[in-house]
Amino acid sequence: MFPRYGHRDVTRSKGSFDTNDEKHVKHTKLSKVWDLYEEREPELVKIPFASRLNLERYIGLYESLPYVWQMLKDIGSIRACWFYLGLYLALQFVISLIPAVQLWYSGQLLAIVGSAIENRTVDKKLLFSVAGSRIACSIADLILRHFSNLVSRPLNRRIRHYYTVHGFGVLARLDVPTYDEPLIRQQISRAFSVTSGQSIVWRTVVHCVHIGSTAVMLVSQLSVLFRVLKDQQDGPLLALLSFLHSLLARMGHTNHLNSGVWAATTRNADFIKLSGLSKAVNNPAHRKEIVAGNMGEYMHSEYQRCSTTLGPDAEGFNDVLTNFRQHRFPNFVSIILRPIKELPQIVFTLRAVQYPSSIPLSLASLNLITTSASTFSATLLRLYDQTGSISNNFSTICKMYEMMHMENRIQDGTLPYPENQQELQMGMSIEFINVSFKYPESNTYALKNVSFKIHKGQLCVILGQNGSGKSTILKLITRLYDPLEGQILIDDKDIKVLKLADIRQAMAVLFQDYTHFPFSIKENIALGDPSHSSSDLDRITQAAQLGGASEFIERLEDQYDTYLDRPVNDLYSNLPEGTTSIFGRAVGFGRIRKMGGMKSNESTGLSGGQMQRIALSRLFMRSLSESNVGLMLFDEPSASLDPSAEYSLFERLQLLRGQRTLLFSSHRFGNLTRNAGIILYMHDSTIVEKGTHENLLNAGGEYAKIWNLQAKAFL
Ligand SMILES: Nc1ncnc2c1ncn2[C@@H]1O[C@H](COP(=O)(O)OP(=O)(O)OP(=O)(O)O)[C@@H](O)[C@H]1O
Repeated sequence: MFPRYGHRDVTRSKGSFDTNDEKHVKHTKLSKVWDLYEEREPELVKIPFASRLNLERYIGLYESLPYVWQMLKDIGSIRACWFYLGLYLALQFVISLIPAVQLWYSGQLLAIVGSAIENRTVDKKLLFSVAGSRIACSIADLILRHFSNLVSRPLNRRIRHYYTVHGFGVLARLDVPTYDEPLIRQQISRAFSVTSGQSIVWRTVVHCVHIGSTAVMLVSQLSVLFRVLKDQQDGPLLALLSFLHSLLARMGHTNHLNSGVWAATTRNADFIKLSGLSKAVNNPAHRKEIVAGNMGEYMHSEYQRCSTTLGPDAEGFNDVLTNFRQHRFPNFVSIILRPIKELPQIVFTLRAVQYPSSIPLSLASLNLITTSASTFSATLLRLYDQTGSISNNFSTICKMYEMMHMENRIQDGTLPYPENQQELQMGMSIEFINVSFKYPESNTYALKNVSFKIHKGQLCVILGQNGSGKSTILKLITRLYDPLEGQILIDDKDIKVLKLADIRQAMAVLFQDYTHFPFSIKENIALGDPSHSSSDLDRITQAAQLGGASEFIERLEDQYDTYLDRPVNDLYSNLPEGTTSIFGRAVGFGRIRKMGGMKSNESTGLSGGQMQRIALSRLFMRSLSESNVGLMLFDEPSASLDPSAEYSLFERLQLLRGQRTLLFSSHRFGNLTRNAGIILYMHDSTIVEKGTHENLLNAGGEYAKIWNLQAKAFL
């Protein structure tokens, strides 16, 4: 049966361990900077030599098999791969038989030597044909490998394309708490990453095929060797001794980093600072502040200081690990194995002393045995190494399939919303009943015992200081997170029973930390309502007018097709502008840029307010369909807007909203609060005052105090 993915919590299943539990966690200090923690499986701790025998690796391999089988079935379902896959497998099979055929011809040469010793004549015709066949084998090997390489490229591309689309699907559907988990993001990028053009799936396929062909190689070589040597004096004894070494050689090696659960960390303040400085100077987003703030020199001296303190220890984890492994002294088993390697020669010499007449033939067979033993040994080591890396590949494949079916942290509801689409035009009601909430990994309450009700069609304004919990309320209404305690009702129904896609479709939100996507302005606005395509330019311009963005967009060179930040950068040769070429000419790309229609600046310099107007247009895009949206949420919508833009936004909203419920989070007191049906005044994660503007003024609390202060300022 296929494993229970989807129900398994990828991050919590084993993987979370207590770093103080010394029995089950091995701690290694790799360098001044890096600490490595490896989990010892409790079951394996009880088995002697479990780590030496790499049991964990084999158990992991076994557990991954259903996923690998699924992967093979998926690859089998890509019709475009069939031809190439068949050809690739056939070529690999033939290639893996070649060493055995070569060995067979070596045996033939040995027989020729044998008969030459016995009869004192050589069958030249046979000798030439055998030697010719051996050479033909080598050439055939070269040609077949070339074809196999050729075939593997289109196959790799097709498989990569299939899984890249799947990987994108996984990333696109993750919710906020799941995506916020750094471990999950790391696993996704590992599972779907493409290194040197090869996806993990392709690397696994190649590994599997290599393991199969290595096995074919070993079996075919062994059977040929057995047939060749069975009549040779000392042959079986010498073969046994030669192969013994290659069979045992791997026992001395242990893979230091187990394939199970491990984590590496650094607490070295200098290294952390060094990495931060390095990131800061390489990220274009910081350039303006580095230059304007005159930070360059300070950063350089800090970098130098940290770098000097750390010395050669300022290395990434992988380099440190490699270094650590290389410095370990060869272990006892590998020292014992050395003499075994010399045994065949010693045995041969002793036998030669005993039976001098057998020397020439024994010499030839010793040569044959030692050569084939060394190829055999190399093949066997390769097989061993392949099973090592295949166990890592398999576990990544396992994670990849688990992630494809991983459930989001926020569970979906089952009840469609709204029951009647027309009702949405009358707005939505929202009720919080004793809601408390902490962000994942945070110990402090972002909301504490919050209760309020916003009626259908009401205008609600949430006020409060920075960090008082205003945005958190909006995030809970959109179900980006679920409350820790308490209940949220939408139209008197628990938000958790309603279908997530439906409630999100019924709301339009503008977050305080809205972002712009690396698409054209047209697509950025169209995304507000994914159900309407970006080709509906009339709708998009209408939304841009409502958002107050149409005027400046139309002034841009590419208008609605302008990219805010181009996702694909133009590439230039290695000569930076401002330097000189080898002939002393100043390097300039102007002419080339002009011909290629390239721009010297790849991001469009829009102001913060203009960016916000595009975000508002995106929100209006959704609200254009009258019956679609019942609630509009604005988190500090006028933060970057000038007063006139703010005023006209409010006017447009009043016109557009009809009966819809409106919810604003804001710092400003004024037009908005005076018109609000309900004001929630927050302080330190709780609602301290609630009511209309008049109610709160009459109550003479904090709201009244700040209102009066503001009023005085304008007198
Ligand atoms: N992603 C997060 N992870 C952990 N804590 C968070 C996160 N987002 C907000 N908080 C914390 O939750 C509390 C409430 O934050 P929230 O963003 O709701 O405040 P706010 O009233 O909207 O503030 P502002 O007026 O500055 O936007 C703050 O103490 C904040 O530090």
